[in-house]
Amino acid sequence: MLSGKVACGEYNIPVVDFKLLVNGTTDQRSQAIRDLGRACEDWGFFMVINHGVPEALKEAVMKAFSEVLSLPEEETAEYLEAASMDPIQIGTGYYSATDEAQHLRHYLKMFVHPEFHCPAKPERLRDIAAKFATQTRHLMQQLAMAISESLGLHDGRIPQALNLDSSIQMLAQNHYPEYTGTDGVATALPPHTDPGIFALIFQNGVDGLQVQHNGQWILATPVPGAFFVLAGDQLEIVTNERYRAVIHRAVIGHEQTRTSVISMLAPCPDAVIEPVQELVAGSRVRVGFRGIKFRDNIIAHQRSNRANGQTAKDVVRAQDGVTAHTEQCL
Ligand SMILES: O=C(O)CCC(=O)C(=O)O
Ligand SMILES: [Fe+2]
Repeated sequence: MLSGKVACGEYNIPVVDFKLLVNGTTDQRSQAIRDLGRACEDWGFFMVINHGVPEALKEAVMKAFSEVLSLPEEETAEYLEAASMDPIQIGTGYYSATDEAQHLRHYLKMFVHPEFHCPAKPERLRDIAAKFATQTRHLMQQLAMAISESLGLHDGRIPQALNLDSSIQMLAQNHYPEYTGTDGVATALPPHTDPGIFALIFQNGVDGLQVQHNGQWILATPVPGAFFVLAGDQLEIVTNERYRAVIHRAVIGHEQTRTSVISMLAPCPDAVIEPVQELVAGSRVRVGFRGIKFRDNIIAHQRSNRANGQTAKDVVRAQDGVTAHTEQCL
């Protein structure tokens, strides 16, 4: 069952024009940087257009991933029941095998950077996934530089604080089967924030991603060709909560299957990510993280796997004791 009011059309999801961000005139660039900053501050979510990743490549990735998910079980047995940091994973539900919503999502995840992992079949997948990984990684790296600028920092500051040179990248595909329950719509992925830095998402033309904004659930409908960009926990930590990780969920309904493809960037598991000093100095509050290893954030993420509105950050805070780390910096 679905909870929470959903608003559509009432809010305009922010759009960032990547072409203007990198190649615009000085005025256009400044405006695009401002748009980016506002989107990260108000939503933690936006669409990026004119990003340069060809439609044909996106379609090819989605198709090849779908083929992996339709292979007979004996051909993918080694990827089933994999642990969260295993290089290739196929599974159902959110994370846990006892998840009530198990039948509502079928997923493939693969780590593609710094080492590239990929199922052997279909053969063409390796090439397609490698190209898609490189292009989307480049896009996210440039977004991280622009984010530095939007915060008034020099353009390498946020990438440096996130250890972006040693970052890990994961590609994933979610397949949501059609939902035939009598209540019409169901939550296939419970509310959560992503544990990484950013995720780029595109879908097969069927909506179902909802983001929380001003306490309301907003159904995300893309402008043609756009990627959704979701800010994750690490961006929130490094910016001392100036920019927010977006709480989101996936719903299914309307008797249509939905497929989404994700490219996600995260710090290397042993990097300790903490707020950038320049952003702590001028701020009233230092966020509730002393600096947390990304590996520990992933573990917290898995513990937040119930549809209870709890995010990985809440779990980390609960473990550490909220008051111990939420310091007033007056
Ligand atoms: O399928 C979607 O649109 C969202 C997927 C998602 O949030 C995730 O895999 O973390
Ligand atoms: Fe997510």
